[in-house]
Amino acid sequence: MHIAITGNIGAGKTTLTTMLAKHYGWEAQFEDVEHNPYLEDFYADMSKWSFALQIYFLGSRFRQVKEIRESGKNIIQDRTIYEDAHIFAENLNDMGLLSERDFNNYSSVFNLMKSFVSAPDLLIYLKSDVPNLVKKIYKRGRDYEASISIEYLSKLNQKYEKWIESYKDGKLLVIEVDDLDFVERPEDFGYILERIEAELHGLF
Ligand SMILES: Nc1ncnc2c1ncn2[C@@H]1O[C@H](COP(=O)(O)OP(=O)(O)O)[C@@H](O)[C@H]1O
Ligand SMILES: Nc1ncnc2c1ncn2[C@H]1C[C@H](O)[C@@H](COP(=O)(O)O)O1
Repeated sequence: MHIAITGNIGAGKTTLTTMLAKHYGWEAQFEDVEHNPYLEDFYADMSKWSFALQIYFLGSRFRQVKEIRESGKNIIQDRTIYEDAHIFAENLNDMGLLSERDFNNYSSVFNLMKSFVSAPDLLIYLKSDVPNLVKKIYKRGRDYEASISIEYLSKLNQKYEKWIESYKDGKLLVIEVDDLDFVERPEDFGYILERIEAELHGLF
């Protein structure tokens, strides 16, 4: 079984992925953030580094896709390859931070890869408003993310809403997380487990 958690920066994907992997004994797949050679430079100068960062994330995410196909294990994945292309790359292009030429180049590679990508058995969207994202990014305290603007987060949120509305590739669960504290409140984590189990009825 393949479950993926999707959502904007700071929505709680990594935290929930870790908690679910522990709870169900699933294998977790995380984003390549700690050892990412471009992320810090990207936030310092988005226009200069956007293409390099997108190619890096695309390669790293495709490696995960390959592992998921080959492993046969129950896997929970922190963010999907779809988000790189349909949310981040598109948004950078819209904002004039990724040129038309680079975006077309990127998209043609993504479209080739897409045929090897299977949708997850369940996609869990952590829906959050921008003030909550800002609070959570601040709480996490990565220095280089201090430059993330409200405008950037809002545009990403709009892209997420549009993409989720049109998502028809598999089962989808939308969880509004603004009022949930699944770290400190066991009842909030319990609520998420109930929602997941209701969706996966029959697959468990
Ligand atoms: N619903 C939540 N309840 C409690 N803490 C949360 C919640 N969502 C996020 N956090 C906290 O906010 C910060 C960012 O969460 P993280 O899981 O890294 O988000 P993401 O992976 O989506 O960027 C972390 O410190 C995390 O513990
Ligand atoms: N494809 C991407 N383009 C730009 N930035 C990205 C992409 N994928 C992830 N990121 C950034 C956003 C955050 O700063 C870190 C980690 O993501 P998070 O949502 O906090 O788990 O990488």
